[in-house]
Amino acid sequence: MDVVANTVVVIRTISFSQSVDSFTLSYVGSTMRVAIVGAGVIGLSSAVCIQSEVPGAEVTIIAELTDVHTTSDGAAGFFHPGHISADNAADARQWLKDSAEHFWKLCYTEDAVDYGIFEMSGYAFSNTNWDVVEKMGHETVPDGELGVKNYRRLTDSELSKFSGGPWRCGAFKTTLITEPRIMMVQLNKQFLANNGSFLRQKLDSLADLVGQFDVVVNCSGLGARTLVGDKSVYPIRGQVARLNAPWLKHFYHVEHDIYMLPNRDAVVVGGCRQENNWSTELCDADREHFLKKNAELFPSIKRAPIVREWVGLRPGRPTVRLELEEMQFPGDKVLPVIHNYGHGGNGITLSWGCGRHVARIVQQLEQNK
Ligand SMILES: Cc1cc2nc3c(=O)[nH]c(=O)nc-3n(C[C@H](O)[C@H](O)[C@H](O)COP(=O)(O)OP(=O)(O)OC[C@H]3O[C@@H](n4cnc5c(N)ncnc54)[C@H](O)[C@@H]3O)c2cc1C
Repeated sequence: MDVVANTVVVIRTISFSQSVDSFTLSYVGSTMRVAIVGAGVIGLSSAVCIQSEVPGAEVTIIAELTDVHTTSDGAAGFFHPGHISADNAADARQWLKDSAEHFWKLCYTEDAVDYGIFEMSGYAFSNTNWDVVEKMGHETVPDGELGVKNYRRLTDSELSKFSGGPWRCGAFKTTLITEPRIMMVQLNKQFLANNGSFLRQKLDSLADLVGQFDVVVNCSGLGARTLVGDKSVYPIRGQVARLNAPWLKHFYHVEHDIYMLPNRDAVVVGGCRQENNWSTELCDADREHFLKKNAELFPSIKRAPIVREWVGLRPGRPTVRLELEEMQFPGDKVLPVIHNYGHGGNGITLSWGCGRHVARIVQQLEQNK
């Protein structure tokens, strides 16, 4: 990890699978003051998980952008773990399991409506090979752990009936949509109801928080590139169009980021995955490409009007960073920072599992006091 602005020294870093027993935390009074940097789905989930598992903590979210201005807000919310690096595969598997357990449980409660969670069945296709299809949210961890249901390969005869092909491989399955635009409103409400507070502010450095907070949780997404100088964080540009196509009742997901994912009020049609592209402008050529590709597969979407368009930059990183780091600032001031960023195209999917792990670290730090 880079040293930031020559003034910060990283004393030690503890990855999640290691114990945090050796960390002692000291703070004045009986209340642990926790700052969460970032109000995307990762920051909000971490905040609510901490409030639930460390009830005495006083939690403040500090963020430059909130609500509809975050990347999280525009995502489709497909419960779809893809591109999970093997480097922290054990941790990632646990995050996925915890997220799956939480979301599936919520899905069958009355509150599912408030969280924008619902079951969704549909198709995954590939023209390459079975590996591609099976990695499309299914085989990364066994489907039993992810709660994926009804998974079966489509026969050649079934495949031949879908247009846009010929398709070499395809599968049918049932998974979840966790629609972030709805879920984040609910997480916000939950956070405020638990006495959380918000501070709208852009931080130039975590040093600004020294002395004001006992623990910082860094959920700054792509912002981590400048905030903590992590140059392995990079943008992965995505563009989507939301279509009014209430007749489309299944998801369709094709390799190379072509998809149609029904949300509550619109179908999210995408997309693209452009690494190191910082542009947040809509691109006509991208739209034309993904609408054409999707219409080949499901021609009636040609009749569906576009109700909204959006570009988002996924916070790419070779692996998600979820670890505790002890940072030292001038004046021998030490700040424990739990990093939770770099979720790429899986942030909604991983949000709750990562939030729970952050909360467990905070809980351990409190116990070590
Ligand atoms: C087109 C598209 C479709 C997607 N679809 C899915 C999907 O179906 N399923 C899925 O799981 N994922 C999906 N994703 C990925 C998902 O959107 C991201 O992984 C997720 O939103 C990352 O959340 P985050 O909270 O880390 O980042 P963000 O939502 O970007 O939030 C970052 C927060 O940090 C704050 N911040 C940053 N720097 C600073 C600073 N210096 N000071 C103060 N505040 C700061 C920001 O203001 C913001 O509040 C999609 C992404 C795109 C672009």
